[in-house]
Amino acid sequence: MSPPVAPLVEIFSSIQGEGIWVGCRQIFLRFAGCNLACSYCDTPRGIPHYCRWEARPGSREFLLLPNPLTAQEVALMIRKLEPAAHHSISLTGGEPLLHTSFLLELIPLLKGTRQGIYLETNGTLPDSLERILPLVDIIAMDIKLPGTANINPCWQEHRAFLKLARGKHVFVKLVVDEDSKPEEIERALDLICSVGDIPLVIQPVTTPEGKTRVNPEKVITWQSRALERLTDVRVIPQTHKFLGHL
Ligand SMILES: C[S@@+](CC[C@H](N)C(=O)[O-])C[C@H]1O[C@@H](n2cnc3c(N)ncnc32)[C@H](O)[C@@H]1O
Ligand SMILES: Nc1nc2[nH]cc(C(=O)O)c2c(=O)[nH]1
Ligand code: SF4
Ligand SMILES: [Mg+2]
Repeated sequence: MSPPVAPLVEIFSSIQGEGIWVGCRQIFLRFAGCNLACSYCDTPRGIPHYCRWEARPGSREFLLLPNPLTAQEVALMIRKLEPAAHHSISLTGGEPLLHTSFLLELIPLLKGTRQGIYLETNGTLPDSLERILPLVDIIAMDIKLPGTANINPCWQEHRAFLKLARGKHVFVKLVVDEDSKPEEIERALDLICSVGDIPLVIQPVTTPEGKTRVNPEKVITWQSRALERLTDVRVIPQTHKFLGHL
């Protein structure tokens, strides 16, 4: 039987630009494909807008699709990026949990980072998470606001997902915009609080140029409301966009 392969878009060493581990040095594995189509997405189907189909100097190596790679090939490429000098390996996309058979094969080969495996996910595939849960260390999960992302509500999937994830180092990201609905933010807070006192990052929609559109007064109000119910609530835009798409 041939080994599982996965369509990877890019493998690169960079600075984590989002969430509670912002600023940490990570190796990023970006998988192609996604089960959602968020209106604000800067990486639709896993293809970043800056992606050019040729390798370019520096730490990034763009991999031509559709030549999917085996786990052994990916592990070899990661070893060349010195995992020991990195906080963790971020599995991102697109939606990495669309590739769980490949991840089951790959993750045991990815040794050597300081804090292990960081899963960046849209929090809508609890069954897939369950398959790889013992292999991941940190989970950055989105709770998608239907009106902001312009997608169908995923509240049930998010709840099941967060209940599974709460045994790990997990935090929730809530991407907000100028027109985010307070009732949807309340619904997200209800969901988080029903599972536990889980760290929350409010992440304004950020343009490729690193600009945000949301009214700061609104963000302050949303954070204050969240702080009435949760201990750790931070507002962090995508910082890597200020740094020039690292
Ligand atoms: C590209 S997604 C990949 C992982 C997974 N599909 C998800 O949505 O969590 C990584 C993170 O970038 C966020 N994101 C994507 N486009 C964004 C934008 N324009 N502004 C702010 N956050 C964005 C997502 O919400 C998610 O937290
Ligand atoms: N520097 C940097 N930080 C990130 N944090 C989450 C990212 C993602 O696209 O998953 C990302 C990314 O694409 N680049
Ligand atoms: S789930 Fe993530 S990768 Fe997929 S469209 Fe939404 S933000 Fe983009
Ligand atoms: Mg990104």
